[in-house]
Amino acid sequence: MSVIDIRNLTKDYGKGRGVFDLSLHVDKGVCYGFLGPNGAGKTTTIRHLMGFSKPQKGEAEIWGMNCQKHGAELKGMVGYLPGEIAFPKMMTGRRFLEYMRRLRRMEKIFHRGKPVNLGVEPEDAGDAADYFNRLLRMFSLDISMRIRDMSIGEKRKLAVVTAFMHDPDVLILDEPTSGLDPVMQEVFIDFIRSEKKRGKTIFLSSHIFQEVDAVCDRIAIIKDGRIAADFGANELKEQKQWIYKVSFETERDYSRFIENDFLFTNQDPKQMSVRFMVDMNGLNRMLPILSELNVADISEIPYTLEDHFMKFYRVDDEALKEPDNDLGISGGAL
Ligand SMILES: Nc1ncnc2c1ncn2[C@@H]1O[C@H](COP(=O)(O)OP(=O)(O)OP(=O)(O)O)[C@@H](O)[C@H]1O
Repeated sequence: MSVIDIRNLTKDYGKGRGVFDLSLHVDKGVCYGFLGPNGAGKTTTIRHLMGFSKPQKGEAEIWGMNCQKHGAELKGMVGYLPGEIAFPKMMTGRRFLEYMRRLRRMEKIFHRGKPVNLGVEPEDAGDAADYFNRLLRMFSLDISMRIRDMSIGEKRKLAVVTAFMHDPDVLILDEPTSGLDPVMQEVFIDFIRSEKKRGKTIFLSSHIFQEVDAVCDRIAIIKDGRIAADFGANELKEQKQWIYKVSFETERDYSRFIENDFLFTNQDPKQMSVRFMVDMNGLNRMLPILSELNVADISEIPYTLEDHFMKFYRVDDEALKEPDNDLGISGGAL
């Protein structure tokens, strides 16, 4: 059963910016990764799902409800983690969460008709309060602090708790781990895994390969506002694709090899080495070429989500370049 449905969504901001004829669906219980670099259209898509933007064409639906028409209802039912959040700075974390609870008319966090004191664990607090207090403990969040005094990471953790506090069945998360330190990123990933086991449907935009790889069942690659690929995480493992790293004895051998039409992800003239991607055809082409050259070293590298992504984003794409990384990707992120 499809929980999230986007059909032919178009929002054209001009100069090729926006999203164009974008369609996708997310089945119940699936964690769907929406992967793309800065400016690809991730937030624009999410803003339509949250009913903040009106499409020029097409529609977005959650549980069959139009996200525009039923925006107010859906906002109370869905857990939304925005990429950026403007907090009321003078409030404490606790007051902000109370405010959000009222805004969502969150009955779940009430117990026996009385509101549960957020952040405190009364003996008979019930499941909803347990869940909420577990969130605070898990993310080591001190909600007695004023938001003004919180670090970037603490504000981000507050945003995470805000998205999850009402234990919603559907979560829309825009680059959820940005601003979290590596330990908290791990905590978050473990938490998403446990939420998946509880049957939640999760739409997660990201530019971090490891994060998407670790939790997503289905992955879409978004490029210039369009879906470039939409595949199951298992399908990726079954891809008949290989990555080779080859270094040559001489500059002449190196130069002769790079004249060939392979999908190079790195060319290093100093080291006289290359990294490239081949399918079965490419593999058959590669072997006789290499046999004519003086190869110093050859190794096969596992084909990853990052490599799959690079098939859709050219390696010479300026937007993806970083000087210190052979794929133009720093720390596994776009
Ligand atoms: N309100 C707007 N008016 C004009 N252009 C916009 C508007 N909102 C977004 N854009 C443009 O649309 C494109 C897609 O933006 P979007 O925020 O969806 O990208 P993104 O994939 O979320 O990027 P990031 O990873 O940087 O958050 C960008 O080029 C952006 O400048």
